[in-house]
Amino acid sequence: MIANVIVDVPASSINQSFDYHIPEHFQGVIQPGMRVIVPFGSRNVMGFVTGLAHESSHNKLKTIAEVLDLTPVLTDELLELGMWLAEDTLSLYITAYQAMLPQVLKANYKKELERLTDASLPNQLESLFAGRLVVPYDELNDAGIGYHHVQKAIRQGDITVHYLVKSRVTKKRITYIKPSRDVHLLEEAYNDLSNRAKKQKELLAYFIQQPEEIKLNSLLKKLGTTRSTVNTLLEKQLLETSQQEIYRNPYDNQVFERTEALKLTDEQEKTMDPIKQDIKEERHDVFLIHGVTGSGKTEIYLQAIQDVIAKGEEAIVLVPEISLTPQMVKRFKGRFGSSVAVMHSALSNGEKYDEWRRIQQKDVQVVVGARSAVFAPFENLGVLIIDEEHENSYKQEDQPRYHARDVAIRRGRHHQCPVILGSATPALESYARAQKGVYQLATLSKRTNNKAMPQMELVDMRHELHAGNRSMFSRSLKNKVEQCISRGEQAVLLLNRRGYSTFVMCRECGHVKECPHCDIALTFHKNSNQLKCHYCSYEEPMPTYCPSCNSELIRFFGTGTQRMEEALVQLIPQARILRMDVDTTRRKGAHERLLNQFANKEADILLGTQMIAKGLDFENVTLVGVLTADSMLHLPDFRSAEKTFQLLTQVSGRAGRHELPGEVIVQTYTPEHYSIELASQYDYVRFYQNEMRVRKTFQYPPFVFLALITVSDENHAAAARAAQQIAKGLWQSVQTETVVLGPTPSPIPRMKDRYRYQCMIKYKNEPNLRSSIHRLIAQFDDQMRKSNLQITVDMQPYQLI
Ligand SMILES: Nc1ncnc2c1ncn2[C@@H]1O[C@H](COP(=O)(O)OP(=O)(O)OP(=O)(O)O)[C@@H](O)[C@H]1O
Ligand SMILES: [Zn+2]
Ligand SMILES: [Zn+2]
Repeated sequence: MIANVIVDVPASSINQSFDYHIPEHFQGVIQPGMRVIVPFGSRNVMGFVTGLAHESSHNKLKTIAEVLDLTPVLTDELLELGMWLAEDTLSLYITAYQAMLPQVLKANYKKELERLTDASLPNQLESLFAGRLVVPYDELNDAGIGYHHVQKAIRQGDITVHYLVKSRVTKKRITYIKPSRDVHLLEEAYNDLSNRAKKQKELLAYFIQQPEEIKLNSLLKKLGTTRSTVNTLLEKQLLETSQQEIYRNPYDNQVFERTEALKLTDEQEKTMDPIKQDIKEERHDVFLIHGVTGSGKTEIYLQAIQDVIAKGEEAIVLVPEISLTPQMVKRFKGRFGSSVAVMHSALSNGEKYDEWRRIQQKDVQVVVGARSAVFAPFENLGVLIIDEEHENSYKQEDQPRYHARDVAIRRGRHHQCPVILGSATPALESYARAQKGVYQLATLSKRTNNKAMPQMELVDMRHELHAGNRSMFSRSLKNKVEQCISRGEQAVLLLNRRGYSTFVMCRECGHVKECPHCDIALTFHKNSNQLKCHYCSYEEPMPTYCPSCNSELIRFFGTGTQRMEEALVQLIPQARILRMDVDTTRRKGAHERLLNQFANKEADILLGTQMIAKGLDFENVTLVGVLTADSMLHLPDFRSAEKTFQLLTQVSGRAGRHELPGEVIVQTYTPEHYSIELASQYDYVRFYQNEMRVRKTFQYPPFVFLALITVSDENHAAAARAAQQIAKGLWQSVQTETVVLGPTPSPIPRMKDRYRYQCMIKYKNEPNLRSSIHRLIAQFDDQMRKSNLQITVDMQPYQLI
């Protein structure tokens, strides 16, 4: 027998399946979807078996060396889906397959066999276990036992295979150091130390400045100090250590209160009926539920899933990573209990693998997860659901650059089951498809509690400036926050961070501190007094003098969340504030902890970036403030108006969801912009019409398709030359009404020391575009292997920088 194998050699010249001979002892064992080890060139590599055949057109085939799985990790459907995914996104087959599987299956982890039964096993297996419950997998290879015996025992549930990754990853702990005394005692100790104890003094000085806890490793790196210096101060009991587990499974030992299906409102009922019908009749449609925030979309998802489970089928629910909050998880676990697997990035590799196994072994019927959960290896899907379908996080910004919506629809068609897209602000592309009848549109116009949407007040910040108010808070917002707090209620304040980082500039000469590796200003982080690059993680201390003119007048500018917090403390000193941004949520579990504190009313104000805009549901929040609604409008991104509208609608949905009425204050410099004005009127349909006109005029999606080719190289001339050549090739191969823009330098022309150029293609009908691009890029294969030239293609670009 012959196996067709896609090998793990990431090169486009190798992007095809190769035939291998299946040796005797693997005959009947190897099936499509299993991973194998095969000789390739002079080494052994991993590969996926994609098919079996009786003969090959090649002779002198090499032989499969090893089998990594005894049960296929990819189903036939997923094998086919991966082929399509690779071709659609112009990625390699191997990259597509690996994107569908948990990380653990990419590496070669040690395995072991565990016995699950007391009943006797076939003789060979009995002698392998030899009275033990667990044996290393290697012993199986050495013992020369027929693999089909093992496979059979696995199928019968008598034994199982473990990957030894779990204990190592989940139990990982990190050491933190913090002062164990008050700052003034540290200062005393500092003064008592002799000048020869320079290292100890440095370390103390650091904690006098920043008495917060810090990772031991970061501390050592930052101060260039040694473990023994730290130990000395630990012995003197000036510092102390603590151990923190990087991750604890938040759902462990947690009991979820069971919930029952609610009686649907008329609107919900009308939306639900055709979905139920599809589920019953095994028909595929794509439903777009356009429902205002709080209109009960989630209840519809839950009841659709209920029908699916009752039929013995399975459901996939995608939610944006950021709204995979305990609140969301609770709703699904509350309804379906242990039949739910949860997949999100905070899980360790071992835990992700465990959840994936529960799906593969049919222990669960429902998966709730972020983007990659769309590849869950279910075989009887009854529904696929995408909540907040407009979210950009459904697009993967790395090879394979796929959109989860496309994958979900393809799987829905394969399984002949409905796909439900839900949003209060559908993506323009989706709504346009619904208008054309490609998707079935359902509208939920009312909140289930029949409460009105909160009043949205626009504050023109130009008037504030004229009235002499230079602070980032308008008088109106300040008053409303004060009133809200004095009533014992809570407020959420949002800083639209993009375009608003704190950069450092010299007031004397205007010099801006930039990253030495990227053409982008460094961002000031007050806690650590460091300047950081958000693209490459470069860090340096905040300078005291301008590196260009030596002036002392070098200062940070802009209003990040830290500055917003400081300003707020000055303005409303009595307020208790929680700040949520990338800095305060970096540590695992921090996100949940902050939200819990806010829910427990340990703070009056939650302030933060976009991440607070979504999915949160707090009874006591009656005021939402948006600091600068227009900060996104001026970015070089044709979706900026859409994003602004979405953001304003999402945040306003956070206020007054329960008994108390809510209010929204939106500060802006352009209140007349249609995205802001129509958001304040909750008028999605008019926004849609207006924005469609704009897109038509300037020829952007959904009126055309885009493709983005980015070329980068450490050598500036090489990057420019390759981009030029690609643009020229494109012009020659596309049809006359297709537009090729570029090559132009990318909006960030240099990143991580690489110069970047781009070509954008705008097209309506270009059936051969993928193969043309493929051919063009193939010309650079050699160069890419030999130099550091990189070319990436995005057939559905969202990040235009
Ligand atoms: N038929 C119903 N009867 C009574 N209450 C309902 C009904 N459907 C939903 N609810 C309740 O209304 C509230 C809002 O519903 P849900 O969270 O499902 O709306 P949503 O559209 O998903 O909101 P968002 O887009 O803001 O996440 C929830 O507290 C939910 O329990
Ligand atoms: Zn950088
Ligand atoms: Zn200067």
